[in-house]
Amino acid sequence: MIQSSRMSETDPTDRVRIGAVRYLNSKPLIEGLPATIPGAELVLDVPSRLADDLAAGKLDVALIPSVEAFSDANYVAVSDACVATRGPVLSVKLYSRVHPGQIRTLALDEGSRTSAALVKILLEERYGVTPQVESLPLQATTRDTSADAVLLIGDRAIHPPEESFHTVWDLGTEWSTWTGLPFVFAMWVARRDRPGVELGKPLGAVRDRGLDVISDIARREGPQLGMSQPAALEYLTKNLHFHLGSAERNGLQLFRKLATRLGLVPDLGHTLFAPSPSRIASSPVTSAAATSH
Ligand SMILES: C=C(O[C@@H]1C=C(C(=O)O)C=C[C@H]1O)C(=O)O
Repeated sequence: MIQSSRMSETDPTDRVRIGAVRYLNSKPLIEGLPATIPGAELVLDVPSRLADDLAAGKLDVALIPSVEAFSDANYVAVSDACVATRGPVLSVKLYSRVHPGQIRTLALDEGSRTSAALVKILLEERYGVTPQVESLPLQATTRDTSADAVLLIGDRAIHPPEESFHTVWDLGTEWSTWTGLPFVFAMWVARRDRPGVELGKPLGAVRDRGLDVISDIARREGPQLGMSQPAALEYLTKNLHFHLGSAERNGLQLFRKLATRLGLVPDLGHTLFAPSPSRIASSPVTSAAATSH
């Protein structure tokens, strides 16, 4: 298996090209992938670029921001492995210099798509606020922007900035207390008619193996991010979970409905989950089937 941080624009081989998020939150989903899917090329990147590379056909299957799965009628969720939370997520934070109802300008982490949509939904639905947005580059800090509020995701969002803020939101907490549902940040997506669509089972097996060795992952990865092994383990086992079940589908369904209503995603109405019981066991999620809250 070949691992690279960015893939070449034109890959002449026919290896299956798998893209995964490079943050700590996704390590359990790729641990042991080389042994389970030999011959695959694994590309690690930030979520927004994975979405763009899957859309451009540079990847066959990728762990993309969940909101991106709504944007192409050919996309299908291939596995019940995902990155989700039922409460505080720790690594998706809104740092606001003003009361949320007064946010006029919002800097969005360049690596994010899902959380960028989620924060817009929370501000619009709860405060009637539609801020002007700007992109916060990957290497930038909150001090590099004068925006009223700043969204950070991933490894760099785990440690609080040195600045103090009027309000700090953990977006996992905000979503779950507002809706009572889990939130799915990322999931494995492929095109219905492409080879990656067959990888659901192996990707689920990779996740199961990752969960078996999750304390080893925390020990190996935590210190590289300035986290103790217990802190990294708590993040991976208490803040996050990695199974997309019926409650997660309900959370996705509501997220899709809200994002569609705000015009953040097109109203394609495609079924995200293939009916195959070997992949995902219960009923499909479509925007037509979405229930209101
Ligand atoms: C929990 C997280 O979920 C991530 C957030 C994403 C987004 O906002 O688009 C996409 C993929 C996930 O890796 C995180 O990055 O901290």
